[in-house]
Amino acid sequence: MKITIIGTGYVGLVTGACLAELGNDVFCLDVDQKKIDLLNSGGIPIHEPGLDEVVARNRAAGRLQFSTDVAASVAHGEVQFIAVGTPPDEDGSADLQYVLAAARNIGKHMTGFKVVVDKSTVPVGTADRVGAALRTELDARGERLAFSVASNPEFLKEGAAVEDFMRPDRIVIGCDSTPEGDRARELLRKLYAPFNRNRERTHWMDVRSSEFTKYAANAMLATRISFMNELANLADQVGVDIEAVRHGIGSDPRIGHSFLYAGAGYGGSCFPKDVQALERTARQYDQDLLILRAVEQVNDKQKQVLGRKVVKRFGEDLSGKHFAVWGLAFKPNTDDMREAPARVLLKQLLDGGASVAVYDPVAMTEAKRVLELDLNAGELARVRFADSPMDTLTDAEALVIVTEWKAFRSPDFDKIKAALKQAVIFDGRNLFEPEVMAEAGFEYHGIGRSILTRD
Ligand SMILES: NC(=O)c1ccc[n+]([C@@H]2O[C@H](COP(=O)([O-])OP(=O)(O)OC[C@H]3O[C@@H](n4cnc5c(N)ncnc54)[C@H](O)[C@@H]3O)[C@@H](O)[C@H]2O)c1
Ligand SMILES: O=c1ccn([C@@H]2O[C@H](COP(=O)(O)OP(=O)(O)O[C@H]3O[C@H](CO)[C@@H](O)[C@H](O)[C@H]3O)[C@@H](O)[C@H]2O)c(=O)[nH]1
Repeated sequence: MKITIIGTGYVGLVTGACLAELGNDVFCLDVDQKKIDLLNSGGIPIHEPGLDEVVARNRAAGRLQFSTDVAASVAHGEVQFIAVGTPPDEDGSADLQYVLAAARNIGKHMTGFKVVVDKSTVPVGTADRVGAALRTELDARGERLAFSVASNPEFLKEGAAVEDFMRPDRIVIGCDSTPEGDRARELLRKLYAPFNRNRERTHWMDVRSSEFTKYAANAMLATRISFMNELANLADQVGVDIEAVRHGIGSDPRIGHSFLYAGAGYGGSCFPKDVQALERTARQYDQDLLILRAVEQVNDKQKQVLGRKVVKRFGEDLSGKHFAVWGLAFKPNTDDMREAPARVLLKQLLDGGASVAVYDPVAMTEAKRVLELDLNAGELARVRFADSPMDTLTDAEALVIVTEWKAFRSPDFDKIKAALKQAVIFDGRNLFEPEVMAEAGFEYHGIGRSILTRD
């Protein structure tokens, strides 16, 4: 099938590459000439395991092309996926300017029936706005061409995007009940048929319910994390191990084990913005989503917990003190620094007067870029970008771990102890066992794990 993907970011590139892998003829459009040039020269703008091979294979097979040519992109696909960004507006609502610009481009150039699929995360009612924007352009051209706007939110996780796309838990598709909507449903049924071979994974619904499902999923996951983080902070005070509690409750199938890890708070491009956007939608209807408001507040506080533990241990005035920081990306297997808890931690340490040496297996370049925005020159001068995890440790009072990269899970503790000024570890992702760390001679501060050393 001929497919166009508008927006070649995380979602657009993964969707385009994976649909090409299934044999479709995919045209990826972006307004960012640099990104398109990079892709056309064989580069990949993001770090995503396995993506480079899928892109290379399908480019070579002629099934995947990248371009900034809007007219050609509209001409190419009967199905046009919109996968552009929907960043938070000043008031927290989703900024739809890129989605609507994409819709207008389709309306300006289409010459026959199109199925427009909103893959971006968009608030309830967006499909109507996309349809209206497209219709306005058609009217301006005096055209009465048929089209349908469907919703097909994306549930992939960064760092596992290709795997998630190729083996989805579920596919959610919302189509309307007009004849055009029926046509859209048939095309999308065909397109997604390979994913439904062993069992039906597609949940068919109306457009608005589909749009809402995406927010409900992210809000539920963010709620679980904030819930556990809040309990972990209490666990720290009452001498309880939150990891034991996680196992204890997770084995109840009604609760399940996933997304119950206490830590340094959730980050990324999705949970923070989507929780906010859902709250914003509710406020437009005079509803206050109390739970989600608390989820957000708890998370903002949680991002400061690691820094607070450091201050509690080493004092408010950290000047002259040096710390080693492992992990900068908002989670492992990505170089994404959006809303990363490490940014809050670094600001806290530097505000206190400390200097830091930081290391991340893949996010160093991206970290340099965002820290130049976050920090002033004086603060930036106190950050050293190290070459390896071990290279961060010299003269450090303590090691602070923010991201649970696999490479950090089995370090040489003797070497760490020898390099650090004091054998102190603050573990924002609960990578290690407090008893094992105590035996190894470390003062260990996890999140909600103060059974041995009460914080
Ligand atoms: N990143 C994720 O893990 C993820 C997962 C599921 C859903 N989503 C949602 O998917 C959407 C896209 O997110 P992303 O992370 O891929 O964003 P991104 O910022 O990585 O990519 C968006 C791309 O769209 C391009 N663009 C903007 N306007 C355009 C236009 N008019 N025409 C063509 N290209 C245009 C930008 O240049 C950029 O390359 C968002 O709504 C997001 O919430 C993201
Ligand atoms: O038990 C957990 C699980 C995750 N996190 C944190 O939560 C954040 C988000 O993690 P994750 O959900 O794995 O990453 P994303 O790539 O942001 O993916 C989420 O957001 C995407 C965009 O909407 C959705 O498509 C995915 O389904 C949804 O998981 C990260 O900071 C994690 O460290 C925790 O603190 N504890």
